[in-house]
Amino acid sequence: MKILDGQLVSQATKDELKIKVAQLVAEGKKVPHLAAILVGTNGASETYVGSKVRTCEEIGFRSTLVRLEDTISEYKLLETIEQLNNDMDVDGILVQLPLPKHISDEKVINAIHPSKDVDGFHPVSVGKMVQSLPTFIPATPHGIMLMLEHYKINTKGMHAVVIGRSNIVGRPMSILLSANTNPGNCTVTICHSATKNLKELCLQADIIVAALGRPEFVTADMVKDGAIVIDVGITRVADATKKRGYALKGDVQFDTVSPKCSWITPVPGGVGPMTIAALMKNTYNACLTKH
Ligand SMILES: Nc1nc(=O)c2c([nH]1)NC[C@@H]1CN(c3ccc(C(=O)N[C@@H](CCC(=O)O)C(=O)O)cc3)C=[N+]21
Repeated sequence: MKILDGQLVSQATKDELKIKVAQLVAEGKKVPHLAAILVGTNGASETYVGSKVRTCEEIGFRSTLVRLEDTISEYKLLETIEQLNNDMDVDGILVQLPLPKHISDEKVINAIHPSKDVDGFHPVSVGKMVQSLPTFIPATPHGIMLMLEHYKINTKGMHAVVIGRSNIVGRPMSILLSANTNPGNCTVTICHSATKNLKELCLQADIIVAALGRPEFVTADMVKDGAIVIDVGITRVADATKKRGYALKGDVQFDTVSPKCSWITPVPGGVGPMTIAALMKNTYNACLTKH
């Protein structure tokens, strides 16, 4: 069993970007600028946005964090996005999800100009991704592809089973893995809450991507010997023995599953850090395309 080390690959990706930013500076060019909007005070969202902003600083990007009260009107949020759309210095705009219930995710995502849609959630970006055209790829699936690429894992012809059909992970992951690329070229099965024979399908998988958000859902009896297991889950589970009062649990029962795998991602230190690295890559590309 070998570990797909998200911390390590993320660091390598950030180091590359750091050098590229230094080159931009040396040429007197503008550095990439990410604007993140955080609505409310969800603990996990605070952590993620905080580490996105910190990463920007680390590699020499500009960043702007816009904090809004969770009582903010949808209209005000849309107005804030419009201002960032029109701000020539801002290259990428990210609205951290989830949003409060009175705000429509769809309206917010649609309001971001596709040229600044570094999350890749806008319908224009999604449409291009489906057609394998150059575009912003959502950060989590993008990060997973970067990790497979880094370890030179040849996925051609493999059967990939993706558990979860969300717009931000499962669905785009299934599209990327089935594309005529390397990594890619997989035969993909996408599973969800209405799937009847999930265990049988998982047992046929050369690659399992667990992205359903249920801690330790994937157990050893569901995994074929030699499979590659990618764990996208990251749930905070109360644990008094931990400093922060919670432990992070993936969607995979790591201790029992890992001995069967050829490769597996840990939680934390797997997909999470790669998500951030991929977002930084998207932001760099947004800047290059525009200037
Ligand atoms: N508009 C938007 N874009 C996103 O990309 C987005 C989002 N909304 N909403 C929530 C999810 C989740 N997400 C993560 C980012 C970093 C870690 C990460 O760094 N995880 C660390 C641990 C972090 C911790 O200690 O909690 C790790 O796995 O090692 C995890 C998850 C981005 N998301």
